[in-house]
Amino acid sequence: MAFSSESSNQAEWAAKEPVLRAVRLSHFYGQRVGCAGVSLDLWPGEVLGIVGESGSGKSTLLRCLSGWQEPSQGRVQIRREGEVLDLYALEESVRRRLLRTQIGVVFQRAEEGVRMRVSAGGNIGERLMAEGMRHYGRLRESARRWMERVELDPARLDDLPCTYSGGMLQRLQIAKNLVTEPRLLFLDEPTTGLDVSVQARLLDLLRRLVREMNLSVVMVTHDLAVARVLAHRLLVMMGGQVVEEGLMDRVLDDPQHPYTQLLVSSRLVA
Ligand SMILES: Nc1ncnc2c1ncn2[C@@H]1O[C@H](COP(=O)(O)OP(=O)(O)OP(=O)(O)O)[C@@H](O)[C@H]1O
Repeated sequence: MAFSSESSNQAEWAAKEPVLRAVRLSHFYGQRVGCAGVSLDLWPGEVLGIVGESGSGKSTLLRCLSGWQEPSQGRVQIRREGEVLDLYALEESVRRRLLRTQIGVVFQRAEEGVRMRVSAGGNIGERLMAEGMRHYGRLRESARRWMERVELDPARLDDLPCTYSGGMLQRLQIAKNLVTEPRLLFLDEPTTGLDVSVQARLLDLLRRLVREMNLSVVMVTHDLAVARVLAHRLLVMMGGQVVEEGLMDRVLDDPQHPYTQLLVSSRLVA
């Protein structure tokens, strides 16, 4: 299967300007394959869904793409203000700063993304402080505004996240990541384990924020129905590799790979 990025050169990219590009990305855990030879482009305002069964390499790929896991091979480039940055060639301190301000990651397990012993407002304010904001009143005001934006009660600004429900924690993670207005957001199974109605409302919120903020998003999920709500384009993974890629409607209407066919037919039966 031909993925656009391999054949593209730098000049072509400059003309089209994807926000994120991965080139032949592989990660190995000893002998075990996490992901292998994945190349992709992510375009401004696009939501790219990554689906596949458990162990197919979705989370490994997302961690490599988002700067959290240095890949064994390949490279990840992001575009920022007309400049192309090679994520893993950056100085560690620069990359960390980028992760704290311009790249958002929402994890399935909120404990990975939220500091449970810091108030909700403190969690939201952290990234603003990383950007240099020091004024207590302004930090609080921004946190309050973002609580409202993700439909959390601002009266709970000073509460510890451990008093929040699962759905509220995901909203808090979203606010915490988006407060610095990044262009790139990574979602790792953001609604898994939540009640169906909570899941639906969270997906609605994400869809609205993606549109309002023109976010470019990579979302990993094992659930095709979840991907369908948000994603414009789909990558299907199996055994660490991308086995199919295409626009959401095309993949659903005309799946090519046997695994995708199984995935689509089981979704229709469910
Ligand atoms: N920290 C790790 N150490 C060793 N092997 C790992 C580690 N993390 C993942 N793997 C292995 O890498 C492969 C891909 O795992 P990964 O978690 O990326 O898949 P996944 O599609 O996200 O699965 P799931 O949906 O269950 O999270 C699997 O074989 C897994 O066992």
